Parts: sequence; C-alpha cells; structure tokens
Amino acid sequence: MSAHFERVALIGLGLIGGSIALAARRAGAAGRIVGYARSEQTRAAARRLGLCDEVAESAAEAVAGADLVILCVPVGAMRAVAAEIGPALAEGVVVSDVGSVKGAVIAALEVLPAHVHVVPAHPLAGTEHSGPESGFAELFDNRYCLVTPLPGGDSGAKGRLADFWRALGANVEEMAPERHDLVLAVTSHAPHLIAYTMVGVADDMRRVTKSEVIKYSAAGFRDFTRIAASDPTMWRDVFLNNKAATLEILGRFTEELFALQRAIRTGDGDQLHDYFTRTRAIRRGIIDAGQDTAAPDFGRAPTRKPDVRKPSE
Ligand SMILES: NC(=O)c1ccc[n+]([C@@H]2O[C@H](COP(=O)([O-])OP(=O)(O)OC[C@H]3O[C@@H](n4cnc5c(N)ncnc54)[C@H](O)[C@@H]3O)[C@@H](O)[C@H]2O)c1
Ligand SMILES: O=C(O)C(=O)C[C@]1(C(=O)O)C=C[C@@H](O)C=C1
Repeated sequence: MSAHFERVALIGLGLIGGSIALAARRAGAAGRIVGYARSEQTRAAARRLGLCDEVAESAAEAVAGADLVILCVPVGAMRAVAAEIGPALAEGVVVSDVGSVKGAVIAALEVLPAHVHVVPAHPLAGTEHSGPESGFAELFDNRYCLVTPLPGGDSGAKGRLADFWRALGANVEEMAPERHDLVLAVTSHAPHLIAYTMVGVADDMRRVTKSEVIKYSAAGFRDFTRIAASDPTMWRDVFLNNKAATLEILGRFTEELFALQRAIRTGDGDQLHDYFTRTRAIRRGIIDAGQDTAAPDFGRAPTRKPDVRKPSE
C-alpha cells in the first residue's frame, strides 16, 4: 500500500503521538515519521522505543519538509507550538491536532501561516496512561475520530487526513467544533471531573481510606480511580479550554444530583426507581446498537449505527 503522506511530523510523543507513530507504521500510512517532544527525557525514550524513524531536536526541525504535521501536545500548549513551527512549515502542508477540545484549539491555530491547510481532529480513544511508553498501535482500531473542519477549508486536505485516520483503524466522522465541545463535555469531560471528585472525596475520608477503601473497593469505585489517574496537565487544560460547555453540563448534573439527594432524604423510592430504570435503558440501548460492553470501549464505533439525533431533537 502506498503511504498517505511522505513525511509525517508528530509534535508531542506521549500516549497519542506515540500511538499514531506505531499505528501509522503498522498501516504503512507514512513514508517517514519524524517526532519531537519538549523534554529531552521523552525524546530519549522515543528513540529507545523506536517510535519514529527520526526524533528531531526542535519542533521546527521536525516539521521542515513534512506534508502532514499533527500536534499531539496538551491543549494549553497548542498556541505556543503552532507559533514555533509556523515559519518552518512548507506551502500546502496539512496541519492537524488531536486535542480533546476543538473551539479553543482552532482559535490557537490561527497563529499558523495562511499557506497551510488546517484540519482539526480528535480521536475518541485513550487510556489513563501518558508518556511515550504508553502508546500502542491498536489504540485507534474501530474508534471514532472526529474531524471538525474550518469553514472554507481545503476539502482535499480534509479528505487526505480522513484517509490517514482510516488507515490507522479509526472511523472518521465530521462535526462542528461547538457541537464537539458540548458532546464531549457530556461524554468525557464532566465524567472525568466527577471521577476526580469521587476519588478526592474518598481520599478526604482518610479515616476510611487509609485502611479500608482500597482493600474493599468494588468495581464501580475502581473504575473511578482508573479515570482519576489520568494526566493532570492534560485534564487541567481541557477544563480551562472548554469552560462554557463543561460548566453547562456540570450545572445540569448538580440539579439532577440534588433531585436524587432529595428523593433519598424524603424516601421517594418511585423517583429513584424510575430514574435508574431510564439510565439502565440507555446502557442497554448502547449494547443493542452493537457497542462493546466494557467501560474502556465506550468510544468504539458501533458495528451497527445507532440513531444519531441532531442537537435540536
Ligand atoms: N489521553 C487521552 O485519553 C487522549 C485522547 C484523545 C486526545 N487526547 C489529546 O491528545 C493530546 C496529547 O495527550 P496525550 O495523552 O498524548 O498526553 P501525554 O502527556 O502522553 O503526551 C504529551 C506530549 O506532549 C509533549 N509536550 C507537552 N508540552 C509540549 C510543548 N510545549 N512542546 C512540545 N511538546 C510538548 C510532552 O513531552 C509529551 O510528549 C492532548 O491534547 C489531549 O487532549 C488525549
Ligand atoms: O479511556 C479513557 O481512559 C479515556 O479517558 C479516553 C477519553 C474518553 O474520555 O473517552 C479521554 C479523553 C479524550 O479526549 C478521548 C478519550
């Protein structure tokens, strides 16, 4: 199979950058893969692991002559990295990113020169691990990758990036950036904050946690601790850059929580039962639609498409 891009530059060689390198190699989707990460330690690890064909000593060196550049750094670092690589980018290069937030990243990428094609994207795949050792080639298999194209953007560049992600195993779909940020606030950002909070609450209960919480933790709490082990820098940046949507969802969450809290206090068993019946049906609907059952597979593309409703419905 011929490569989709001749020279792919990955800025950031952690879980996502490392996995892209490995998946692209598996697929033969890149002629040559050049990587760069800010820390000397990460660059040394990437070399030791053989993640890329070449690990550059600067971001500008990595992107020179590339026909695809993917920014795989925390959302809060996108603007500085884009400003740094701008002068070194070739005419017509496709510049993309994998940031978990799209509106703020698109604004950050405005510092890029006009002669490049910007095509923002977000693979809905990850784990709680970070750093170069955590990457693996199968991460994107049968996962969604959402592309959030810019108005008036180059359709050829968008198509080439979509084909690249398909070669890496992903199912590519398009979404408007604002809708992306609202949907992800519900399905990823708020749940992470809730997990962080739940584990924080347990930790505050030192009397209990010291001796007993870990020992007797059941599957539900363990799932929370997995999510709450996710990278602090990445998640700080997600919340600071998707403020409006996250606050909107957390506001709704708090209202529902208070309603359930009241039902418990007043002994309203019917309300609790009705609520849990509704949420159980949602889970069963996902499974019926062909989505895998295990929690980490939640972002996998279903084998049979569910009914996808528009925001107004
Ligand atoms: N972890 C996930 O589950 C997941 C899933 C999808 C998308 N994302 C997004 O992917 C991006 C990377 O996340 P990750 O999980 O790979 O993180 P990571 O911590 O594993 O890797 C981040 C990499 O960026 C490098 N870096 C940080 N600041 C930099 C800078 N200023 N210049 C150059 N390199 C810099 C780090 O050295 C590291 O190599 C983030 O934007 C995140 O929102 C993460
Ligand atoms: O599986 C996990 O550990 C993840 O948190 C992955 C996850 C998610 O919330 O689904 C996290 C952030 C992303 O931007 C995309 C995927």
